[in-house]
Amino acid sequence: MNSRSNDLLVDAIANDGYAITPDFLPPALIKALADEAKALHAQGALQAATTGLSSRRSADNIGLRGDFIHWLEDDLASPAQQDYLAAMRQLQQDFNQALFMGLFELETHLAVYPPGAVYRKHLDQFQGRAERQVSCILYLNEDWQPEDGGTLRIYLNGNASEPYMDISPTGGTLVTFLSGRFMHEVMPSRRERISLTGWFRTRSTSV
Ligand SMILES: O=C(O)CCC(=O)C(=O)O
Ligand SMILES: [Fe+2]
Repeated sequence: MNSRSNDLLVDAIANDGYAITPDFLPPALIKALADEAKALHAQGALQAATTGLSSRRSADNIGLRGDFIHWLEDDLASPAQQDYLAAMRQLQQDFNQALFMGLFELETHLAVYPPGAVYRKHLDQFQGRAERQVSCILYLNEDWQPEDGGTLRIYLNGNASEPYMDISPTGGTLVTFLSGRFMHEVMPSRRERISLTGWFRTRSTSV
C-alpha cells in the first residue's frame, strides 16, 4: 500500500465520513490472515462475540450478533498480523497528521461469521464512551460473489432506514468510517464471512 492511497482514504473521511479502499493490502497477506482466522476457528479458539459492554453471549444476543472473534495482542501477533498492524500504524499517523484526530491506539479483532449470521444495526461507539473514533474493517474473503450476500450496510442518514449503501466483503477491501456517525449492519451470507476489524481510539473520555 502506498501513501497516495492513504491520502485518498483520509480525504474521503474528511469529506464524506467514510472511505472504501479496494486492495488495501496485498493478496498474499490477505490470504495469510484468512488462513490464521480459519485455523483459530477450526481449533475452537474463537469466542462468541457479544454486544455492548457485556462479555457473555445470551440467548437473544445471538440474534443481534452471530460472529466469533479473536482479539489481536501486539506481543503475540504473527508475522502477517504484524504487517497488518504496521499498515494500520501508518494510517493512524496519516489521519493524525492530516486531520489532527488525536488517534492514540488501535483495538482489533478477527471475526468469522458462520453462514446466516448477522450483526444487526448498531453504532460502534458505546453509549457514554467516545473513544472509538474510526472503524476499520478489512475483509479477508477470497472470490466473494454478489449472490454470497454478507454485505455491510451503512446507513447514511442517522437512524433513518434510507438511504444506505451496501458493500461486499471482498478480500483486500478496507472500509473505514467515523464510528460515532454511521449506523451499520452486517447482512446474512451464504458462505463463511471473515474480516479483521479495528477501531482507532482516542484516550478515554469517560470519568
Ligand atoms: O464486518 C463488518 O462488515 C462489520 C462488523 C461490525 O460492524 C463490527 O464488528 O462492529
Ligand atoms: Fe460495527
